[in-house]
Amino acid sequence: MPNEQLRRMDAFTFPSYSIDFATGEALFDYALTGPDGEQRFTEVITLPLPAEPPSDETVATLNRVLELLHVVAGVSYYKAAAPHRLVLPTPLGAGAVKLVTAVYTKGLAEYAYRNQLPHVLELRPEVPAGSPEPAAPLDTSERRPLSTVGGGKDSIVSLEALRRAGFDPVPFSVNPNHVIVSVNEASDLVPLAARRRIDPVLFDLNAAGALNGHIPVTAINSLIAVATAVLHGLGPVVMSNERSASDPNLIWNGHEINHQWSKGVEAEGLLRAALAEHAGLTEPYFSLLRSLSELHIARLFAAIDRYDDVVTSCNAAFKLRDASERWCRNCPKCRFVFLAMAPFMSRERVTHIFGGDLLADPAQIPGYRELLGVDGHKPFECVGEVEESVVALSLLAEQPQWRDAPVVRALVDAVPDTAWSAAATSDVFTPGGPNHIPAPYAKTLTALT
Ligand SMILES: CC(=O)N[C@H]1[C@@H](OP(=O)(O)OP(=O)(O)OC[C@H]2O[C@@H](n3ccc(=O)[nH]c3=O)[C@H](O)[C@@H]2O)O[C@H](CO)[C@@H](O)[C@@H]1O[C@H](C)C(=O)N[C@@H](C)C(=O)N[C@@H](CCC(=O)O)C(=O)O
Ligand SMILES: Nc1ncnc2c1ncn2[C@@H]1O[C@H](COP(=O)(O)OP(=O)(O)OP(=O)(O)O)[C@@H](O)[C@H]1O
Repeated sequence: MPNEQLRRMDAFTFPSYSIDFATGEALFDYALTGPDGEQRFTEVITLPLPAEPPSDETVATLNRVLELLHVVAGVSYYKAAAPHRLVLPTPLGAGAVKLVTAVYTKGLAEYAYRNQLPHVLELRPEVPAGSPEPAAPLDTSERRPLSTVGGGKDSIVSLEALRRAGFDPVPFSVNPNHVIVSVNEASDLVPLAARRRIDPVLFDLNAAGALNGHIPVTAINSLIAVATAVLHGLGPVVMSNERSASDPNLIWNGHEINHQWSKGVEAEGLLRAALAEHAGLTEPYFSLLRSLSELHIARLFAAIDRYDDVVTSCNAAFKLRDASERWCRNCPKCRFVFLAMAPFMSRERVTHIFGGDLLADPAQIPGYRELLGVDGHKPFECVGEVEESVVALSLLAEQPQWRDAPVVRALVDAVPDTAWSAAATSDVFTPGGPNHIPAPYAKTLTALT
C-alpha cells in the first residue's frame, strides 16, 4: 500500500483473535482503515503447550489474558500510520482501559516525539458500550514462578536469587536467540519459550517509508509470559526491571518521554491491575529488582560468575536482522554496563565478558560524556541514571587497576564539581521507591549477598 494511503488511515481496529490448543498458535488480527480501503495484519504468537490439555478454568483465564494481549500487541501496527481513532473490539473495565490508553500514549511517547506526532500522546481508545463479564478469580501466587530471561545481567540476577532462595524458577523467553539459549544452558534449568511472528507486511511497509519507531515491547513480552504461566499452571511472572526504568529521558509538550516506559513501575502497576480485573489473577506479575539501581544490580551480578561467557545486555544482539554476536562495544548500553560492572570485577574479568576493554579506548569518551551528563540528554537506551554513572566513575578513580585507564582519566577531568558532590551523597546502593514485590519474595535478593 502506498505511503500516501497509509497517511490517510483514520482508524485502527482489532477484527478478531483465536487460539488453537492443538498447536498453541494464537492469531491476532488488526486493521488500519481509511477512505482508500484497509490494510490488514496478522501477528502469530505460539505458546508452548503443557503436557496435559488445559482445564476449562485455565482456558477461560487464558482467553482473558489473550484479550489484553491482542489489544496491547496492536501498537506495532498502529504505529505504521498513527490514525486518530483507536477502536477497541470489546467492552473493557476501567483498569484494562487505563492500561491500553497508557500503552498507546506513554508507551509510544518516544515514537511520537521522534516523528513529531503530538496527537498520539492524547489518544483515547473508543470502548464499545457495556461491561465485560466479571472474571473468575484464580490465585496462583504460591506456585513456581516464571522468570523472564532476556540474556542480560538483570534477569540472571533474578533467576539466581530465586533459585538460591528456593523458589524453583522456570526460565521463560519470547523468541529466544542464541544469547538467551546459552544463558538458559548455563543455568541448567529447563526453560519455556514462546514464539512471536510479526506480520512481514509491516517490514514491507517500513521499507517503503511507513511511520516507524520504538514500541513498548516489554508490555507485549510480559503478557505473553503471563499467558504462558496460566497455560502451564505456574505462578507469578517475575521481571527484572530496575528502579531507573521509571525515569523519563526528557519532557516534550508537557509529556514525559521514556524509552523504557513499559519497564517502569507505572506500567507494572497498570498491568497488574488490568490482569486482576480482567483475568481474575492474584499476584500475576512483578519486578524483583524494582527497588534497585542498575549499579546495585551490577554489584549483585559480580557475585555470580557462571554466566560470564554468555551474558549479553547489548541490544544490537537482539535485532531481528543483522544481530551482533554478543556485545557490540559501541553503543550506550555497552558503555553503561561496562562502567557499572567495572568497579566490582577484576579488569581481566570485565574485559573477558565484553571481549574488549572500553575504558582503554579513547574513542569511547564522547559516548561516556553523554552518560555522565556532561553532554546532551540521557540516551534513548536502557541505561542507568547520570548519578549512577558518576558514582561508578568515582569508584573507578579510587582503584589502582582503573584510575590510569585513558577513558577514566579523561572523564574524571570532565565531570563538574556539582556532579561529584551529588555522587558523594548518592543513595544508589540503598533500595528505594515503590515496588510490587509480594511478601514471600521480599527477602529473595538477600540469598545473593
Ligand atoms: C533490537 C532493537 O533494539 N530493536 C529496535 C530497533 O529496531 P530495528 O529496526 O533496528 O530492528 P528489529 O528489532 O529487528 O525490528 C525490526 C522492525 O520490526 C518492528 N517491530 C519490532 C519489534 C516489535 O515488537 N514491534 C515492531 O513493530 C519495528 O518496526 C522495527 O523497525 O528500532 C526500532 C525502532 O526504534 C525499535 O522498536 C526496536 O526495538 C525492539 C522493539 C526491541 O525489542 N527493543 C528492545 C531491545 C528495547 O529497546 N527494550 C527497551 C525496553 C523498552 C520497553 O518499554 O519495553 C530497553 O531495554 O530499554
Ligand atoms: N525475549 C524476551 N522474552 C521475555 N522476556 C524478555 C525478553 N527480553 C527481555 N525480557 C525481559 O524484559 C525485562 C527487561 O529486559 P532487559 O533487556 O532490560 O533485561 P536483561 O536482559 O535481563 O538485562 P540487561 O538490562 O542487562 O540487558 C527483563 O525482565 C527481561 O527478562
